Amino acid sequence: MSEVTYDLLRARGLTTVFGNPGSNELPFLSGMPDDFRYILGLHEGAVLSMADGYSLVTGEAAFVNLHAASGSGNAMGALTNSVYSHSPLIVTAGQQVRSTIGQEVMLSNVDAGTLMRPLVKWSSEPTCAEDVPRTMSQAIHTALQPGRGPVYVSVPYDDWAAEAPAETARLLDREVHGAAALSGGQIGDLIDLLEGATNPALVLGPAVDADHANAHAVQLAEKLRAPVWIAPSPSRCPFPTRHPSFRGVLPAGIADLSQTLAGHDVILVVGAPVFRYHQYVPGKYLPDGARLIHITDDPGEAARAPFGDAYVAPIANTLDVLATMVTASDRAPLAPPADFPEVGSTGSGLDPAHLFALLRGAAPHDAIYVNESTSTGDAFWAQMDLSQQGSYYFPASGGLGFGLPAAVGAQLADPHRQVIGLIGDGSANYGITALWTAARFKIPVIIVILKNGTYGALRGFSKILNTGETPGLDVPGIDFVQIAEGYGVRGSAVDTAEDFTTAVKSALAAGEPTLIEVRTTFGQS
Ligand SMILES: Cc1ncc(Cn2c(C)c(CCOP(=O)(O)OP(=O)(O)O)sc2=O)c(N)n1
Ligand SMILES: [Ca+2]
Repeated sequence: MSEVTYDLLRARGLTTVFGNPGSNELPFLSGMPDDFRYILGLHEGAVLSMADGYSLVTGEAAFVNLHAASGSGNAMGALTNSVYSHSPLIVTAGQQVRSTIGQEVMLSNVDAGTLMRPLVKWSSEPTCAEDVPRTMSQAIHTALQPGRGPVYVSVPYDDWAAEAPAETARLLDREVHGAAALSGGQIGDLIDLLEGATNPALVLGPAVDADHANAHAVQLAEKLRAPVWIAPSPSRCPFPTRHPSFRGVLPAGIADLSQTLAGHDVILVVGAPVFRYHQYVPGKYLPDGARLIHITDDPGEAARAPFGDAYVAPIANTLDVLATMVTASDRAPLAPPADFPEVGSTGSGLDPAHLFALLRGAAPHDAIYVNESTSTGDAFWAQMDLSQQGSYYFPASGGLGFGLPAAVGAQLADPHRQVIGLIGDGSANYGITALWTAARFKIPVIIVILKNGTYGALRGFSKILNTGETPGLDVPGIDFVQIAEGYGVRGSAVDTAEDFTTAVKSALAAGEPTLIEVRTTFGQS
Protein backbone atom coordinates (compact mmCIF):
# COMPACT_ATOMS: atom_id res chain seq x y z
CA MET A 1 0.00 0.00 0.00
CA SER A 2 2.87 2.39 0.69
CA GLU A 3 4.23 1.97 -2.85
CA VAL A 4 1.08 3.22 -4.57
CA THR A 5 0.76 5.98 -1.97
CA TYR A 6 4.26 7.19 -2.78
CA ASP A 7 3.34 6.98 -6.48
CA LEU A 8 0.35 9.21 -5.75
CA LEU A 9 2.48 11.70 -3.78
CA ARG A 10 5.02 11.78 -6.60
CA ALA A 11 2.28 12.34 -9.18
CA ARG A 12 1.17 15.40 -7.17
CA GLY A 13 4.75 16.72 -6.76
CA LEU A 14 4.82 15.91 -3.05
CA THR A 15 8.31 14.40 -2.88
CA THR A 16 9.46 16.47 0.11
CA VAL A 17 8.35 15.04 3.45
CA PHE A 18 8.49 17.41 6.42
CA GLY A 19 8.42 15.22 9.47
CA ASN A 20 9.31 13.99 12.91
CA PRO A 21 8.91 10.21 13.27
CA GLY A 22 7.75 7.79 15.93
CA SER A 23 7.35 4.01 15.81
CA ASN A 24 3.89 4.33 14.19
CA GLU A 25 5.47 6.09 11.18
CA LEU A 26 8.41 3.75 10.55
CA PRO A 27 6.48 1.27 8.33
CA PHE A 28 5.45 4.16 6.04
CA LEU A 29 8.92 5.70 6.00
CA SER A 30 10.62 2.37 5.34
CA GLY A 31 9.11 2.43 1.87
CA MET A 32 10.24 5.99 0.99
CA PRO A 33 11.70 6.00 -2.55
CA ASP A 34 15.13 7.53 -3.28
CA ASP A 35 13.67 10.49 -5.19
CA PHE A 36 11.93 11.71 -2.03
CA ARG A 37 13.64 13.84 0.63
CA TYR A 38 12.83 13.90 4.34
CA ILE A 39 13.26 17.25 6.09
CA LEU A 40 13.54 16.42 9.78
CA GLY A 41 12.33 18.96 12.30
CA LEU A 42 12.98 18.50 16.00
CA HIS A 43 9.53 19.62 17.16
CA GLU A 44 6.27 19.12 15.30
CA GLY A 45 5.35 22.79 15.62
CA ALA A 46 8.53 23.66 13.74
CA VAL A 47 7.89 20.84 11.25
CA LEU A 48 4.41 22.16 10.46
CA SER A 49 5.55 25.79 10.17
CA MET A 50 8.50 24.86 7.95
CA ALA A 51 6.05 23.06 5.67
CA ASP A 52 3.76 26.08 5.85
CA GLY A 53 6.53 28.50 4.83
CA TYR A 54 7.49 26.13 2.02
CA SER A 55 3.91 25.90 0.77
CA LEU A 56 3.29 29.65 1.02
CA VAL A 57 6.29 30.35 -1.19
CA THR A 58 5.77 27.55 -3.72
CA GLY A 59 2.02 28.08 -3.82
CA GLU A 60 1.75 24.30 -3.92
CA ALA A 61 0.69 21.65 -1.40
CA ALA A 62 3.26 20.38 1.09
CA PHE A 63 3.37 16.95 2.77
CA VAL A 64 3.84 16.48 6.52
CA ASN A 65 4.24 13.25 8.50
CA LEU A 66 3.85 13.42 12.28
CA HIS A 67 3.79 10.98 15.19
CA ALA A 68 0.39 9.82 16.39
CA ALA A 69 -1.67 12.12 18.65
CA SER A 70 1.26 13.64 20.54
CA GLY A 71 3.03 14.84 17.40
CA SER A 72 -0.24 15.99 15.88
CA GLY A 73 -1.05 17.89 19.05
CA ASN A 74 2.31 19.63 19.00
CA ALA A 75 1.51 20.84 15.47
CA MET A 76 -1.93 22.25 16.29
CA GLY A 77 -0.64 25.65 17.35
CA ALA A 78 1.01 26.07 13.97
CA LEU A 79 -2.17 24.88 12.23
CA THR A 80 -4.09 27.81 13.74
CA ASN A 81 -2.12 29.91 11.27
CA SER A 82 -2.24 27.50 8.30
CA VAL A 83 -6.01 27.20 8.34
CA TYR A 84 -6.35 30.99 7.96
CA SER A 85 -3.49 31.39 5.52
CA HIS A 86 -5.26 28.76 3.40
CA SER A 87 -2.08 26.65 3.26
CA PRO A 88 -2.77 23.36 1.44
CA LEU A 89 -0.83 21.14 3.84
CA ILE A 90 -1.32 17.38 3.65
CA VAL A 91 -0.77 16.48 7.29
CA THR A 92 -0.49 12.75 8.00
CA ALA A 93 0.11 10.81 11.21
CA GLY A 94 0.87 7.23 12.04
CA GLN A 95 -1.79 5.32 13.98
CA GLN A 96 -1.45 2.19 16.08
CA VAL A 97 -2.31 -1.23 14.60
CA ARG A 98 -5.92 -1.05 13.43
CA SER A 99 -7.25 -3.85 15.65
CA THR A 100 -5.75 -2.35 18.85
CA ILE A 101 -6.94 1.28 18.59
CA GLY A 102 -10.24 0.63 20.39
CA GLN A 103 -8.52 -0.69 23.48
CA GLU A 104 -6.41 2.43 23.47
CA VAL A 105 -3.02 0.77 23.65
CA MET A 106 0.07 2.99 23.77
CA LEU A 107 0.37 5.42 20.82
CA SER A 108 -3.31 5.02 19.87
CA ASN A 109 -4.54 8.25 18.26
CA VAL A 110 -8.01 8.04 19.79
CA ASP A 111 -10.78 9.52 17.61
CA ALA A 112 -8.09 10.65 15.14
CA GLY A 113 -10.57 12.01 12.59
CA THR A 114 -11.79 14.68 15.00
CA LEU A 115 -8.54 15.47 16.80
CA MET A 116 -7.42 18.31 14.48
CA ARG A 117 -10.82 19.90 13.72
CA PRO A 118 -11.47 22.91 13.38
CA LEU A 119 -7.83 23.53 12.50
CA VAL A 120 -8.08 21.56 9.27
CA LYS A 121 -10.42 21.81 6.28
CA TRP A 122 -11.01 18.06 6.28
CA SER A 123 -9.70 15.05 8.20
CA SER A 124 -10.12 11.28 8.10
CA GLU A 125 -8.85 7.89 9.16
CA PRO A 126 -9.58 5.40 6.34
CA THR A 127 -12.17 2.74 7.27
CA CYS A 128 -9.96 -0.01 5.87
CA ALA A 129 -6.43 -0.43 4.53
CA GLU A 130 -7.66 -0.70 0.94
CA ASP A 131 -9.06 2.83 1.17
CA VAL A 132 -5.78 4.50 2.25
CA PRO A 133 -4.69 5.65 -1.24
CA ARG A 134 -8.13 6.98 -2.15
CA THR A 135 -8.37 8.80 1.18
CA MET A 136 -4.93 10.34 0.55
CA SER A 137 -6.10 11.39 -2.92
CA GLN A 138 -9.27 12.93 -1.48
CA ALA A 139 -7.14 14.78 1.08
CA ILE A 140 -4.85 16.26 -1.59
CA HIS A 141 -7.69 17.39 -3.84
CA THR A 142 -9.66 18.80 -0.90
CA ALA A 143 -6.66 20.81 0.32
CA LEU A 144 -6.16 22.35 -3.12
CA GLN A 145 -9.74 23.24 -4.04
CA PRO A 146 -10.73 26.95 -3.64
CA GLY A 147 -10.98 27.88 -0.02
CA ARG A 148 -7.69 25.99 0.22
CA GLY A 149 -6.56 24.68 3.58
CA PRO A 150 -4.73 22.00 5.55
CA VAL A 151 -6.10 18.46 5.76
CA TYR A 152 -5.30 15.54 8.06
CA VAL A 153 -5.09 11.78 7.46
CA SER A 154 -4.33 9.25 10.19
CA VAL A 155 -3.16 5.83 8.93
CA PRO A 156 -2.85 2.64 11.07
CA TYR A 157 0.67 1.41 10.48
CA ASP A 158 -0.32 -2.15 9.64
CA ASP A 159 -2.26 -0.79 6.62
CA TRP A 160 1.01 -0.13 4.76
CA ALA A 161 1.70 -3.88 4.40
CA ALA A 162 -1.70 -4.57 2.82
CA GLU A 163 -2.08 -5.18 -0.94
CA ALA A 164 -3.42 -2.16 -2.88
CA PRO A 165 -6.52 -2.88 -5.02
CA ALA A 166 -5.66 -2.94 -8.74
CA GLU A 167 -8.03 -0.04 -9.54
CA THR A 168 -6.05 2.27 -7.19
CA ALA A 169 -3.78 3.16 -10.12
CA ARG A 170 -6.65 5.29 -11.52
CA LEU A 171 -5.97 7.81 -8.73
CA LEU A 172 -2.54 8.68 -10.07
CA ASP A 173 -3.52 10.85 -13.01
CA ARG A 174 -7.01 12.10 -12.12
CA GLU A 175 -7.46 15.89 -11.98
CA VAL A 176 -10.02 17.99 -10.12
CA HIS A 177 -10.61 21.35 -11.82
CA GLY A 178 -12.01 24.32 -9.89
CA ALA A 179 -13.14 26.65 -12.71
CA ALA A 180 -15.90 29.01 -11.42
CA ALA A 181 -15.76 32.69 -12.42
CA LEU A 182 -18.17 35.63 -12.14
CA SER A 183 -20.79 35.85 -14.88
CA GLY A 184 -20.87 38.71 -17.37
CA GLY A 185 -23.84 40.16 -15.52
CA GLN A 186 -22.07 40.03 -12.15
CA ILE A 187 -18.97 41.67 -13.66
CA GLY A 188 -21.20 44.32 -15.22
CA ASP A 189 -22.82 45.07 -11.85
CA LEU A 190 -19.40 45.51 -10.24
CA ILE A 191 -18.13 47.72 -13.08
CA ASP A 192 -21.23 49.94 -12.82
CA LEU A 193 -20.74 50.26 -9.06
CA LEU A 194 -17.05 51.14 -9.37
CA GLU A 195 -17.55 53.57 -12.24
CA GLY A 196 -20.50 55.17 -10.46
CA ALA A 197 -18.56 55.65 -7.22
CA THR A 198 -17.62 59.17 -6.17
CA ASN A 199 -14.70 58.07 -3.99
CA PRO A 200 -13.95 54.31 -4.22
CA ALA A 201 -11.35 52.58 -2.07
CA LEU A 202 -9.66 49.20 -2.41
CA VAL A 203 -8.88 46.92 0.54
CA LEU A 204 -6.63 44.00 -0.39
CA GLY A 205 -5.87 40.79 1.46
CA PRO A 206 -3.44 37.87 1.44
CA ALA A 207 -5.30 35.93 -1.27
CA VAL A 208 -4.35 38.64 -3.82
CA ASP A 209 -0.67 37.91 -3.16
CA ALA A 210 -1.27 34.17 -2.94
CA ASP A 211 -2.97 34.21 -6.35
CA HIS A 212 -0.20 36.38 -7.88
CA ALA A 213 -2.76 39.10 -8.61
CA ASN A 214 -0.73 42.04 -7.27
CA ALA A 215 -0.19 43.56 -10.74
CA HIS A 216 -3.94 43.34 -11.52
CA ALA A 217 -4.64 45.14 -8.24
CA VAL A 218 -2.17 47.88 -9.23
CA GLN A 219 -3.86 48.26 -12.64
CA LEU A 220 -7.32 48.51 -11.03
CA ALA A 221 -6.13 51.05 -8.45
CA GLU A 222 -4.50 53.14 -11.16
CA LYS A 223 -7.56 53.09 -13.45
CA LEU A 224 -9.82 54.01 -10.54
CA ARG A 225 -7.24 56.46 -9.12
CA ALA A 226 -8.27 54.97 -5.80
CA PRO A 227 -6.41 54.61 -2.49
CA VAL A 228 -5.43 51.10 -1.40
CA TRP A 229 -5.25 49.72 2.10
CA ILE A 230 -4.09 46.28 3.20
CA ALA A 231 -6.78 44.48 5.22
CA PRO A 232 -6.13 44.29 8.98
CA SER A 233 -3.87 41.61 10.53
CA PRO A 234 -2.04 40.99 7.21
CA SER A 235 -0.25 37.69 6.71
CA ARG A 236 1.04 38.73 3.24
CA CYS A 237 1.69 41.92 1.24
CA PRO A 238 -0.67 42.21 -1.78
CA PHE A 239 0.35 45.69 -3.06
CA PRO A 240 3.58 47.66 -3.58
CA THR A 241 4.20 49.67 -0.42
CA ARG A 242 5.75 52.64 -2.29
CA HIS A 243 2.96 52.96 -4.87
CA PRO A 244 1.10 56.33 -4.90
CA SER A 245 -2.17 54.53 -4.06
CA PHE A 246 -0.76 52.70 -1.03
CA ARG A 247 -2.17 53.96 2.28
CA GLY A 248 -0.85 51.30 4.69
CA VAL A 249 -2.54 48.64 6.80
CA LEU A 250 -6.06 49.19 8.11
CA PRO A 251 -6.36 49.26 11.91
CA ALA A 252 -7.78 46.06 13.44
CA GLY A 253 -10.45 47.71 15.58
CA ILE A 254 -14.02 48.00 14.25
CA ALA A 255 -14.44 51.72 14.93
CA ASP A 256 -10.88 52.61 13.93
CA LEU A 257 -11.19 50.77 10.63
CA SER A 258 -14.50 52.40 9.85
CA GLN A 259 -13.15 55.88 10.62
CA THR A 260 -10.11 55.27 8.41
CA LEU A 261 -12.45 54.58 5.47
CA ALA A 262 -14.65 57.62 6.15
CA GLY A 263 -15.56 59.52 2.98
CA HIS A 264 -15.42 56.51 0.67
CA ASP A 265 -18.74 55.48 -0.83
CA VAL A 266 -17.73 52.18 -2.43
CA ILE A 267 -15.23 49.92 -0.66
CA LEU A 268 -14.04 46.91 -2.65
CA VAL A 269 -12.45 44.22 -0.46
CA VAL A 270 -10.52 41.58 -2.42
CA GLY A 271 -8.86 38.45 -1.08
CA ALA A 272 -9.34 39.05 2.63
CA PRO A 273 -11.91 38.10 5.25
CA VAL A 274 -14.25 40.94 6.27
CA PHE A 275 -12.47 41.55 8.60
CA ARG A 276 -9.81 39.98 10.79
CA TYR A 277 -10.34 42.42 13.65
CA HIS A 278 -8.06 42.03 16.67
CA GLN A 279 -8.35 44.51 19.59
CA TYR A 280 -12.04 45.00 20.43
CA VAL A 281 -12.95 48.60 19.57
CA PRO A 282 -16.75 48.60 19.10
CA GLY A 283 -18.43 50.96 16.64
CA LYS A 284 -20.04 51.15 13.22
CA TYR A 285 -18.76 48.57 10.74
CA LEU A 286 -18.74 51.12 7.93
CA PRO A 287 -18.73 54.91 7.61
CA ASP A 288 -22.14 56.44 6.77
CA GLY A 289 -22.97 56.26 3.08
CA ALA A 290 -20.46 53.50 2.34
CA ARG A 291 -21.21 50.23 0.55
CA LEU A 292 -18.84 47.27 0.85
CA ILE A 293 -18.33 44.66 -1.86
CA HIS A 294 -16.34 41.56 -0.90
CA ILE A 295 -14.58 39.28 -3.40
CA THR A 296 -13.16 36.08 -1.93
CA ASP A 297 -12.36 32.57 -3.12
CA ASP A 298 -13.37 31.13 0.25
CA PRO A 299 -17.10 30.41 0.64
CA GLY A 300 -16.65 30.39 4.44
CA GLU A 301 -15.26 33.93 4.45
CA ALA A 302 -18.16 35.09 2.29
CA ALA A 303 -20.82 33.42 4.46
CA ARG A 304 -19.57 34.52 7.88
CA ALA A 305 -18.91 38.19 7.15
CA PRO A 306 -21.22 40.43 9.27
CA PHE A 307 -21.87 42.99 6.50
CA GLY A 308 -21.33 43.77 2.80
CA ASP A 309 -22.26 41.86 -0.37
CA ALA A 310 -19.89 39.01 -1.24
CA TYR A 311 -18.91 37.29 -4.46
CA VAL A 312 -17.17 33.89 -4.25
CA ALA A 313 -14.82 33.88 -7.22
CA PRO A 314 -11.20 33.32 -8.29
CA ILE A 315 -9.14 36.32 -7.15
CA ALA A 316 -6.69 36.84 -10.03
CA ASN A 317 -9.25 36.24 -12.77
CA THR A 318 -11.78 38.62 -11.21
CA LEU A 319 -9.24 41.39 -10.56
CA ASP A 320 -7.87 41.01 -14.09
CA VAL A 321 -11.33 41.31 -15.68
CA LEU A 322 -12.30 44.30 -13.52
CA ALA A 323 -8.99 46.08 -14.17
CA THR A 324 -9.29 45.46 -17.90
CA MET A 325 -12.93 46.44 -18.27
CA VAL A 326 -13.37 49.37 -15.88
CA THR A 327 -13.21 52.81 -17.52
CA ALA A 328 -10.25 54.90 -16.40
CA SER A 329 -11.35 57.58 -13.97
CA ASP A 330 -10.79 61.27 -14.64
CA ARG A 331 -10.03 61.85 -10.98
CA ALA A 332 -6.71 63.57 -10.28
CA PRO A 333 -3.74 61.20 -10.11
CA LEU A 334 -2.66 60.32 -6.56
CA ALA A 335 0.50 62.01 -5.29
CA PRO A 336 3.72 59.97 -5.00
CA PRO A 337 4.50 58.63 -1.50
CA ALA A 338 6.14 60.88 1.08
CA ASP A 339 9.78 60.23 1.97
CA PHE A 340 10.46 57.51 4.50
CA PRO A 341 10.11 58.80 8.08
CA GLU A 342 13.34 59.94 9.66
CA VAL A 343 14.99 57.29 11.85
CA GLY A 344 17.60 57.15 14.57
CA SER A 345 18.42 55.33 17.78
CA THR A 346 18.78 57.15 21.08
CA GLY A 347 18.75 54.39 23.77
CA SER A 348 21.25 51.55 24.06
CA GLY A 349 20.38 49.46 21.06
CA LEU A 350 18.58 50.08 17.78
CA ASP A 351 15.14 51.61 17.44
CA PRO A 352 13.10 49.08 15.37
CA ALA A 353 12.33 51.71 12.70
CA HIS A 354 16.06 52.37 12.41
CA LEU A 355 16.73 48.63 12.09
CA PHE A 356 14.18 48.32 9.28
CA ALA A 357 15.59 51.36 7.45
CA LEU A 358 19.07 49.85 7.63
CA LEU A 359 17.72 46.51 6.39
CA ARG A 360 15.97 48.26 3.50
CA GLY A 361 19.32 49.63 2.45
CA ALA A 362 21.38 46.47 2.94
CA ALA A 363 19.09 43.63 1.83
CA PRO A 364 18.35 42.68 -1.79
CA HIS A 365 15.28 44.46 -3.21
CA ASP A 366 13.58 41.10 -3.81
CA ALA A 367 14.20 39.77 -0.31
CA ILE A 368 11.42 37.76 1.31
CA TYR A 369 10.60 38.86 4.86
CA VAL A 370 9.03 36.47 7.36
CA ASN A 371 7.94 38.61 10.25
CA GLU A 372 7.17 37.56 13.81
CA SER A 373 8.17 40.67 15.72
CA THR A 374 4.79 41.55 17.09
CA SER A 375 5.30 45.05 18.50
CA THR A 376 7.11 46.58 15.51
CA GLY A 377 4.53 46.27 12.74
CA ASP A 378 3.89 50.02 12.32
CA ALA A 379 7.60 50.71 11.97
CA PHE A 380 7.99 47.86 9.49
CA TRP A 381 5.23 49.03 7.14
CA ALA A 382 6.47 52.64 7.32
CA GLN A 383 10.07 51.78 6.52
CA MET A 384 10.00 48.85 4.09
CA ASP A 385 9.80 48.99 0.30
CA LEU A 386 8.02 45.79 -0.74
CA SER A 387 7.25 45.70 -4.44
CA GLN A 388 7.18 42.03 -5.47
CA GLN A 389 4.71 39.21 -5.05
CA GLY A 390 5.61 36.90 -2.17
CA SER A 391 7.71 39.44 -0.25
CA TYR A 392 6.10 39.17 3.18
CA TYR A 393 4.66 36.55 5.51
CA PHE A 394 3.25 36.81 9.05
CA PRO A 395 1.44 34.15 11.12
CA ALA A 396 -2.15 34.36 9.84
CA SER A 397 -3.62 33.84 13.31
CA GLY A 398 -0.78 35.43 15.25
CA GLY A 399 0.14 31.99 16.54
CA LEU A 400 3.80 32.34 17.50
CA GLY A 401 6.30 29.72 16.46
CA PHE A 402 5.53 30.28 12.76
CA GLY A 403 8.18 32.87 11.91
CA LEU A 404 11.54 31.21 12.41
CA PRO A 405 10.56 27.78 11.00
CA ALA A 406 8.53 29.34 8.18
CA ALA A 407 11.58 31.40 7.19
CA VAL A 408 13.58 28.16 6.98
CA GLY A 409 10.83 26.52 4.90
CA ALA A 410 10.54 29.58 2.66
CA GLN A 411 14.28 29.61 1.98
CA LEU A 412 14.18 25.89 1.17
CA ALA A 413 11.37 26.65 -1.29
CA ASP A 414 13.10 29.56 -3.04
CA PRO A 415 16.90 29.50 -3.12
CA HIS A 416 16.93 32.44 -5.56
CA ARG A 417 15.57 35.10 -3.17
CA GLN A 418 17.12 35.81 0.21
CA VAL A 419 14.74 35.02 3.05
CA ILE A 420 15.13 37.16 6.17
CA GLY A 421 13.27 36.23 9.36
CA LEU A 422 12.43 39.19 11.62
CA ILE A 423 11.75 37.41 14.88
CA GLY A 424 11.03 38.83 18.33
CA ASP A 425 13.08 37.54 21.24
CA GLY A 426 9.85 36.12 22.66
CA SER A 427 8.57 34.51 19.46
CA ALA A 428 11.92 32.95 18.62
CA ASN A 429 11.59 30.46 21.46
CA TYR A 430 8.44 28.82 20.11
CA GLY A 431 10.12 27.58 16.91
CA ILE A 432 13.81 27.78 17.79
CA THR A 433 14.58 24.14 16.92
CA ALA A 434 14.22 24.99 13.23
CA LEU A 435 17.74 26.41 13.49
CA TRP A 436 18.96 22.82 13.69
CA THR A 437 17.14 21.93 10.47
CA ALA A 438 18.58 25.03 8.74
CA ALA A 439 22.10 23.98 9.76
CA ARG A 440 21.57 20.30 8.97
CA PHE A 441 20.20 20.93 5.49
CA LYS A 442 22.44 23.99 4.85
CA ILE A 443 19.48 26.33 4.25
CA PRO A 444 21.00 29.86 3.98
CA VAL A 445 18.24 31.77 5.77
CA ILE A 446 19.05 34.92 7.75
CA ILE A 447 17.34 35.18 11.15
CA VAL A 448 17.31 38.63 12.76
CA ILE A 449 16.31 38.48 16.41
CA LEU A 450 14.87 41.77 17.70
CA LYS A 451 15.87 41.55 21.34
CA ASN A 452 14.00 44.03 23.50
CA GLY A 453 13.82 41.70 26.51
CA THR A 454 10.07 41.81 26.72
CA TYR A 455 6.81 40.55 25.21
CA GLY A 456 6.37 43.97 23.66
CA ALA A 457 3.02 43.35 22.01
CA LEU A 458 1.57 42.24 25.34
CA ARG A 459 2.83 45.44 26.95
CA GLY A 460 0.96 47.24 24.20
CA PHE A 461 -2.18 45.23 24.88
CA SER A 462 -1.88 45.83 28.63
CA LYS A 463 -2.39 49.51 27.81
CA ILE A 464 -5.36 48.83 25.49
CA LEU A 465 -6.95 46.51 28.05
CA ASN A 466 -5.81 48.63 30.98
CA THR A 467 -4.48 45.57 32.81
CA GLY A 468 -1.35 47.20 34.19
CA GLU A 469 1.83 45.30 35.05
CA THR A 470 0.82 41.61 34.93
CA PRO A 471 3.21 38.71 35.52
CA GLY A 472 4.95 37.07 32.58
CA LEU A 473 5.70 40.09 30.40
CA ASP A 474 9.52 40.08 30.37
CA VAL A 475 11.97 37.66 28.75
CA PRO A 476 15.37 39.01 29.80
CA GLY A 477 18.76 37.36 29.50
CA ILE A 478 18.39 35.00 26.56
CA ASP A 479 21.59 34.49 24.55
CA PHE A 480 20.44 33.61 21.03
CA VAL A 481 23.99 33.51 19.70
CA GLN A 482 24.85 30.67 22.08
CA ILE A 483 21.56 28.91 21.30
CA ALA A 484 22.16 29.28 17.56
CA GLU A 485 25.68 27.92 17.84
CA GLY A 486 24.33 25.04 19.89
CA TYR A 487 22.12 24.12 16.93
CA GLY A 488 24.98 24.59 14.45
CA VAL A 489 24.13 28.09 13.16
CA ARG A 490 26.68 30.94 13.03
CA GLY A 491 25.54 33.90 15.12
CA SER A 492 26.52 37.40 16.19
CA ALA A 493 25.16 40.00 18.61
CA VAL A 494 25.06 43.69 17.66
CA ASP A 495 23.59 46.89 19.08
CA THR A 496 24.75 49.67 16.72
CA ALA A 497 23.70 50.65 13.20
CA GLU A 498 27.19 50.09 11.84
CA ASP A 499 27.56 46.64 13.36
CA PHE A 500 24.08 45.59 12.24
CA THR A 501 24.74 46.66 8.65
CA THR A 502 28.07 44.85 8.66
CA ALA A 503 26.44 41.71 10.09
CA VAL A 504 23.69 41.75 7.43
CA LYS A 505 26.21 42.12 4.61
CA SER A 506 28.32 39.33 6.05
CA ALA A 507 25.26 37.08 6.37
CA LEU A 508 24.25 37.82 2.76
CA ALA A 509 27.69 36.74 1.59
CA ALA A 510 27.90 33.68 3.84
CA GLY A 511 25.67 31.32 1.89
CA GLU A 512 24.80 29.51 5.10
CA PRO A 513 22.16 29.99 7.83
CA THR A 514 23.05 32.98 10.00
CA LEU A 515 21.51 34.49 13.10
CA ILE A 516 21.93 38.16 14.05
CA GLU A 517 20.80 39.11 17.54
CA VAL A 518 20.07 42.86 17.65
CA ARG A 519 19.50 44.68 20.92
CA THR A 520 16.47 46.85 20.19
CA THR A 521 14.70 49.52 22.16
CA PHE A 522 11.06 49.23 23.17
CA GLY A 523 8.48 51.92 23.57
CA GLN A 524 10.70 54.81 22.47
CA SER A 525 9.54 55.00 18.80
C1 LIG B 1 1.77 30.27 20.60
C2 LIG B 1 1.53 31.65 21.18
N1 LIG B 1 1.76 31.86 22.49
C3 LIG B 1 1.56 33.09 23.04
C4 LIG B 1 1.08 34.13 22.28
C5 LIG B 1 0.80 35.46 22.92
N2 LIG B 1 1.64 36.55 22.40
C6 LIG B 1 2.90 36.82 22.87
C7 LIG B 1 3.57 35.99 23.91
C8 LIG B 1 3.49 37.92 22.29
C9 LIG B 1 4.81 38.56 22.57
C10 LIG B 1 5.82 38.26 21.52
O1 LIG B 1 6.99 38.93 21.90
P1 LIG B 1 8.21 39.10 20.89
O2 LIG B 1 9.40 39.35 21.73
O3 LIG B 1 8.28 38.00 19.98
O4 LIG B 1 7.89 40.38 20.03
P2 LIG B 1 7.62 41.87 20.53
O5 LIG B 1 8.53 42.13 21.71
O6 LIG B 1 7.97 42.73 19.35
O7 LIG B 1 6.18 41.94 20.88
S1 LIG B 1 2.42 38.56 21.12
C11 LIG B 1 1.20 37.41 21.45
O8 LIG B 1 0.07 37.34 20.88
C12 LIG B 1 0.82 33.87 20.91
N3 LIG B 1 0.33 34.84 20.09
N4 LIG B 1 1.07 32.63 20.39
CA1 LIG C 1 10.41 41.10 22.45
